[in-house]
Amino acid sequence: MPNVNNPLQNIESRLISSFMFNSELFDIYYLDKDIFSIEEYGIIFEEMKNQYIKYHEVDYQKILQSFMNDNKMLDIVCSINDNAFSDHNIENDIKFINNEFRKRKMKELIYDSKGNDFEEIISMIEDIPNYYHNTRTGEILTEEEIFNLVTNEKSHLIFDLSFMKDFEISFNTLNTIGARTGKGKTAFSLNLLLDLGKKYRCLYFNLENPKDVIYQRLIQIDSRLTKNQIKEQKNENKVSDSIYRIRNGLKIKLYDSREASNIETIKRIISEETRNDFCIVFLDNINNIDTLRRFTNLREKINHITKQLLNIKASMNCVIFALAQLRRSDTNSRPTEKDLKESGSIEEDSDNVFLLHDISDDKTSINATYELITPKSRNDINRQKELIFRKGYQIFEERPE
Ligand SMILES: Nc1ncnc2c1ncn2[C@@H]1O[C@H](COP(=O)(O)OP(=O)(O)OP(=O)(O)O)[C@@H](O)[C@H]1O
Repeated sequence: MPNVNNPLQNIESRLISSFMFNSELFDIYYLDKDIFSIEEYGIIFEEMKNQYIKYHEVDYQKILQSFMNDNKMLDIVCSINDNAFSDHNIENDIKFINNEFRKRKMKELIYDSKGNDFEEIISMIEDIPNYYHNTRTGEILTEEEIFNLVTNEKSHLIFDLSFMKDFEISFNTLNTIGARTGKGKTAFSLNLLLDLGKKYRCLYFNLENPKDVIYQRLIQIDSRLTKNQIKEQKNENKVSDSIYRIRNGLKIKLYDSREASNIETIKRIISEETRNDFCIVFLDNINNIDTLRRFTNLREKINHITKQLLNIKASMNCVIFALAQLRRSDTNSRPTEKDLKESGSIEEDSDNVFLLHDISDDKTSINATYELITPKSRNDINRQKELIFRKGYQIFEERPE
């Protein structure tokens, strides 16, 4: 017998009663019986669905009759009836139940797949079906999405990250993020990805690391756990919550060099992905992108790639963040956009340039102080910001005053 004190079972019960007494809901929502945590609820829901398909209505008496020979089921049907007049938001209930279903499935997968590698688990998680959709609208829009549609608030990116809030990054712009080797370009862009991916569809091309390494770093940032802490059994719940948030709360697609290694393939993918929807594109990093055409030196190759990026930003519905290596230097001098010269014309052609400078330059420090320098910005915002790079967690934060 379901437990009325269990919040999930309570919500499941009231959802079934909503469908029982407003059977036209079957026209609006497609739900599978598997979504319910209690098998008997799934059986009752399936019976109601079959009745609706047959008679175009659900008759409570007929449902009772169909379980006449099973006292346990009859009791459960009666307990559902008790819930009929509670006041609630059906869409929120469905979303909640669906999320709980996916969480359960994910935990089962993680539990069953001990010993499998990370990427395999991620791809199995991707395959968990979404057993719910709104058949009228295709999906449920968030309040924010509806607001954006109505107000057409689309001219520049909206960040939640406090250190990015002042920058106006307009749509159809090319933005460069530069730093010296190993100074955190990838980490910084993953912080942006986790933030922007909540609102916008993001395509993340990484030419250096396989996808599982990138997923691991995203989980570190989201869960605030180090690489080693992630492996500890006591953190299993935190890790699976993070995986869940990343898989379900973010609209991101990752590509590694197996799927896209040259600019021509990258361009084709962006063209397909932006056909119906705006996308933010991260290229990590342009020094490693190949070209089908052969060039005699790196500078010419990067100039060619930059021209392709200008073509993409002008003709496709997107914002581009291109990561670029700064000139190697023995000193840790404060970088300027001139240090991007080795990356060809990217600095000239970018609308905004962000440079990361490790002020502390202490290789042993786990929390380094950084300066975020913007030598070039289209909206003439030339603000230096001090950041803290918490390397163990791969997190960038604004440095408190
Ligand atoms: N999973 C991780 N956990 C903790 N530290 C990491 C992790 N991955 C990389 N690092 C460290 O974080 C720092 C920043 O690395 P990151 O890859 O972001 O720099 P980058 O500028 O993108 O490097 P590159 O020039 O090689 O592309 C480096 O010191 C690196 O060794």
